[in-house]
Amino acid sequence: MTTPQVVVHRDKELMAQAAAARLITKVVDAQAARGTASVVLTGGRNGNALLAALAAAPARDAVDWSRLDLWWGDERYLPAEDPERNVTQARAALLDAVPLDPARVHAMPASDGPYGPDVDAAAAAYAAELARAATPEDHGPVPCFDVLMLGVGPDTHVASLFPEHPAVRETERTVVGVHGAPKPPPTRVSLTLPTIRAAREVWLLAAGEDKAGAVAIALGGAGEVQAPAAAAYGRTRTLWLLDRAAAAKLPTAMYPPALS
Ligand SMILES: O=C1O[C@H](COP(=O)(O)O)[C@@H](O)[C@H](O)[C@H]1O
Repeated sequence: MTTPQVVVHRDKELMAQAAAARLITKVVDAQAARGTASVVLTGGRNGNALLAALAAAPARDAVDWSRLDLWWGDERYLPAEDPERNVTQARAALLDAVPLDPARVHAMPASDGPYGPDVDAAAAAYAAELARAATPEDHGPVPCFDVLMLGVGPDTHVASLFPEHPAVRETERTVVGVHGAPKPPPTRVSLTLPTIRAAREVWLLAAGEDKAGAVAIALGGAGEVQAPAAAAYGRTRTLWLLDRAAAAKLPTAMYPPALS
């Protein structure tokens, strides 16, 4: 387990821009080192804001978009073009504006796709896709993603792993179907905690006062079943990217002051 590092930005706009800049650097460095890069995207307000900031950043042209694999941490199990799907929102924010290789855009299945209403079959198919992408160097059933991003919900959920829900207890499967999620829509697909922890770096994003309680609980030593965000960490780095409002209930000793 890597010790969480906390970075607090002045507001959510600056946080999104700084996180986008950080992601560009990370992807460029990974491509220089290994030829390709892999990033797991998150849905939600902060994930989408980061993608929009990335789309607006001139430095986005430093990324070789054709050598980037994109995965998702979770998906709302809805029809393919539904505006509430995380992939639909990511396409609008960034993906339609950059020259990605479509074969490297690994969207999670949709409810009007080959698995129909069977979300567990859809989850198994995504697990198989991850397994095909894993190499011997990954030493496991999923790739060692360069960066895996997670929005933190006001209830401490990450991906579609909700407090006290069966999916958060999963230790064997890499991807699960989620039934009866407390946040709509109730049916979802999610990476599990072991898959999240396979990433080199895990970045947790939270902005706004409605996230302050969740941030304080997760970083205050809560258990993973009660606070899934507390259990999301990367192999080499776990980074919490916050704005001041989301950090408001943290002891200030946990982070250096924001520069601006
Ligand atoms: O439903 C979801 O919510 C979370 C958090 O979203 P936010 O808008 O409260 O930041 C998100 O991380 C997840 O991917 C998404 O499916």
